[in-house]
Order: sequence, then structure tokens, then C-alpha cells
Amino acid sequence: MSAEARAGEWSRWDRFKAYVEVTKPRSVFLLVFTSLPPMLLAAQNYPFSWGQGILALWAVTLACAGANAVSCYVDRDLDAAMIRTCHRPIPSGRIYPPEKALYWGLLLFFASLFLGWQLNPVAALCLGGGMLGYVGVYSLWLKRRSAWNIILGGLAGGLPALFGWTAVSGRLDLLPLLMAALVVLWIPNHIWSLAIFYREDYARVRVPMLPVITTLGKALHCLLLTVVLMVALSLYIGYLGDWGYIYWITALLTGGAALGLSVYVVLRPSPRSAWLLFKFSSPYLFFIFLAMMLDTLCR
Ligand code: HEM
Ligand SMILES: CC(C)=CCC/C(C)=C/CC/C(C)=C/COP(=O)(O)OP(=O)(O)O
Repeated sequence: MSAEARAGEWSRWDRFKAYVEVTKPRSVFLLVFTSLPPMLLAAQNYPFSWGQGILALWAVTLACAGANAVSCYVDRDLDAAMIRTCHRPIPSGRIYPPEKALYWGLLLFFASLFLGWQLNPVAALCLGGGMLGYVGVYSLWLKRRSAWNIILGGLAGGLPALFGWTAVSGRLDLLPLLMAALVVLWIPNHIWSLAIFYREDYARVRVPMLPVITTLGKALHCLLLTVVLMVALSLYIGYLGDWGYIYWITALLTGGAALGLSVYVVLRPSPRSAWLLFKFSSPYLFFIFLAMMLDTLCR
């Protein structure tokens, strides 16, 4: 049954939930969480008020939610065709016509830009760059064309972390840039592990994720390389940021687990081991940034 035909069968509560679901809330949570440690770190070096912090949190939340909703509109044809995404709000008809998701996303995004501008121009630029990078560079330009889509398109993923710092400081500095780079280096293992699990799904809709267009072995070696670089950068950030025991113990334990799991997937490649690596990827990033936050608060 078409999305149009099903549009009438959803309750008001279903539709409300759909407008939340279309923002991909789980990813928004982690994206926003990566902005917290840089924000708290900047607050120790620049004038900061809790009102500013709350404004910044709202701004980055609305920006990521808006970008995700616009991306769901852009990818509505892919989402309808992929097994993994066919039950999402637009293909399922819970948001109909699809343009409502576009307008919803743009509303959230421009609201975030207004809030970001109240903080400072650099912070607003980070939010604008995030939408441009994710929706423009990734969803519209590279996702369907290049196996390196998540490398260039993934830069947007580091912008919430950079926003956290600039929202307070109004400027760019090396440490927050490296914290943002850690998120960007985390993305390949996050998505390529998932793309291995859903390889046929991506192949059927002709999205050239690296594990789809090259051999599994080559994709896994590229994945392992990015994990080695990610763990190395996490250790350098520990040195440069002069973080304490909380960070170092967390970085070594989670980094060791990430490396071990990645080597395991390379040695024993299977949909199950790839899925395990994907499901581990978000907790890895969460605990690394949580350790940064706790260390900062303990200073
Ligand atoms: C170009 C960059 C990225 C791509 C292509 C990507 C892709 C994906 C995909 C395909 C999923 C599965 C969604 C589903 O099936 O419902 C996912 C889940 C997720 N993504 Fe990403 N992602 C990217 C960047 C990020 C970033 C930067 C973050 C946060 C810092 C993030 C956080 C999450 C979270 C928390 C989930 C849910 C994980 C779970 O269910 O265990 N993603 N991502
Ligand atoms: C500051 C700012 C606005 C930054 C933007 C950060 C951002 C929203 C990054 C993308 C995160 C994400 C969940 C991508 C999904 O990729 P996908 O669309 O390929 O996933 P799908 O196949 O599940 O739809």
C-alpha cells in the first residue's frame, strides 16, 4: 500500500512520534553529547554563564535534529527501498506529504541558527557548516556517488564538538579541533561495520559504501586503519589536553577494546562480528567524551 494510502491510518500520537523519529534522536543524543566536554573545557578558560550553556545545547540539538530530518527527506527514495529503513516516518506514510519533513527540518535548523547567532558568529558557522556538510556534501552529493562518501561527508560529524568550544570561546583552538577530528575518525568504523552487515541492502539501492564496492578484506583493512588512527589520536588528545587518570584509563580500555574488536572482525569477518563492532562504536565515543567531561569537572 502506498505511503499516501497509509497516511490516513495513523493516529495523532503516531504522527507526533514520527516528527521526533524523523530527527534520528539516538544520533542526536550522541552528537550533542560530543559538544559537552569542549563546552565545559572552554568554560574554564573563557567567561561562561549557564544561560549561555543552555542556549548552546538547544542550538546544537535543533541543528542536528533539523539536519537529520532534512536528510530523511532527501533520502526518502532510498529509505523506502532499504529493508533497514523502510519503516521510517516518510516511507511508512506517518509523515505525508514528505515535504512536511523537509519543512520541519528547516524550521529546526533555522531556529538553531538564530540561537547560535545569539552566542557568536563562529558558533553559528559551525551549525551552518554541519547542515551544509551532512546534507549538502554527504546526502546530496557523495552518498550515492562515491565510496569515500563518509570521509568528506563525515567532517560534519565533528562540528557539534567544535560548536561546543566555539559557543563559549567564540574562536577555534587546536584541542577542540582534535576532539572534533576524533569524531570524524570514529565515523568510518561506525558506518562501515554497519554497511558490512547491510551489504546487500546498500548494494540493492546502489549506495557505494566502501564494503559494497570493494572486497570485504580491503574494506576491513581500511576500517582497521581508521581505528588505529582513532585510538592514536585519542592518546595524543590525552597528552595535549593534559587529561587525568579518568581519561587515560578510559581511553586505554575503550581503545584497546576497539582495536581488539576490529582485529577480531578482520580475522573472523561475519555479519555478526561486524554488527558487534557497529553496536560497540557508539558506546566507545560516549565513554571517551564522558571521561573528558569528568576529568574537566574534576580539575
Ligand atoms: C557521515 C556520517 C555518518 C553516517 C553515514 C552515519 C550512519 C549511521 C547509520 C546508517 C546508522 C543506523 C541508523 C538506523 O539504522 O536506524 C547510524 C546510527 C547511529 N549513529 Fe551514525 N552516522 C554518521 C555519523 C554519526 C555521528 C557523527 C554520530 C554521533 C557523534 C552518530 C551517531 C549515531 C548513533 C548514536 C546511532 C545509533 C547507534 C545504535 O543504534 O547503536 N553517527 N549512523
Ligand atoms: C552541527 C550539525 C548540524 C552537524 C550535523 C551532524 C550530523 C547530523 C551528522 C550525521 C549523523 C547521521 C546519523 C548520519 C546518518 O547517515 P545516513 O543518512 O547515511 O543514515 P541512514 O542511512 O540511516 O539514513
